[in-house]
Amino acid sequence: MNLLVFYGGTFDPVHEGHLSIARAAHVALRETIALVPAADPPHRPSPGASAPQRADMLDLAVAGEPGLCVDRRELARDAASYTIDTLHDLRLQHGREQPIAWLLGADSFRGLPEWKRWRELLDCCHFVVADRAGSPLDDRLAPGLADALRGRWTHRPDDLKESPAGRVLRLEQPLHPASATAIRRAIARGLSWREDVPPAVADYIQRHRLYRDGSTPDPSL
Ligand SMILES: Nc1ncnc2c1ncn2[C@@H]1O[C@H](COP(=O)(O)OP(=O)(O)OP(=O)(O)O)[C@@H](O)[C@H]1O
Ligand SMILES: O=C(O)c1ccc[n+]([C@@H]2O[C@H](COP(=O)([O-])O)[C@@H](O)[C@H]2O)c1
Repeated sequence: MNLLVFYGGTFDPVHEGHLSIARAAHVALRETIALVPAADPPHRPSPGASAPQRADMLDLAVAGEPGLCVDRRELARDAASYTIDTLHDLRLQHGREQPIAWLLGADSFRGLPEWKRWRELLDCCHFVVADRAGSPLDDRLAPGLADALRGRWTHRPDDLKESPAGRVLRLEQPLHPASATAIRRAIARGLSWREDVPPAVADYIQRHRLYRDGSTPDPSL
């Protein structure tokens, strides 16, 4: 069966690190990767760009990338963007038997026990975990997480197509150091940052004067 793959993030802004793991997942899984911008991301301060602006930047970033697309479903919900709610929405749309995977970086994955109803999430989708510098997956996972993951790890992408949910695939792609915090900080300080985002996204950031002073966005934009 085919596998639906969703990659959630704040994408404030989308950068080359995001794109490199989305491309690596597209190649490893041979599926389209849908990038899902969080409207109101839980567990972090308000983003520097509005949700529609972050989604627009994603549209620019995936243009000309055959294996990537943007899914705006979290922008349509008038509530915090909890992943469990998004997955329930996806299950309503695609049914209980459809293999579904959630792609995320190792730093997010290590924090999974802080997510809403995280144990339920492990049986609601597969996880594809991308290596990220500074976030080891081999050791020192929270004990509850390490226990919950026993028997779920796989290195075989096809395992994710053989059941609707429950496996965890480690994506061992080349590490990319980009971080949205570093990009926002560089813009605010007048340092160089354009090389870490696609040119069309860099132009958008400049045209909309984003991230210059750390102010919160106009929610109507
Ligand atoms: N360079 C990277 N390598 C691997 N994973 C990444 C990288 N950058 C982001 N991710 C992952 O992408 C997802 C979305 O990340 P997010 O939008 O928060 O970007 P970020 O660069 O971590 O942003 P911020 O610095 O604002 O926290 C997360 O699961 C995160 O772990
Ligand atoms: O559901 C949760 O409780 C939850 C907690 C933290 C993060 N998430 C999701 O994880 C993805 C990455 O989040 P972030 O903050 O690293 O951009 C994004 O889709 C978030 O909505 C989800």
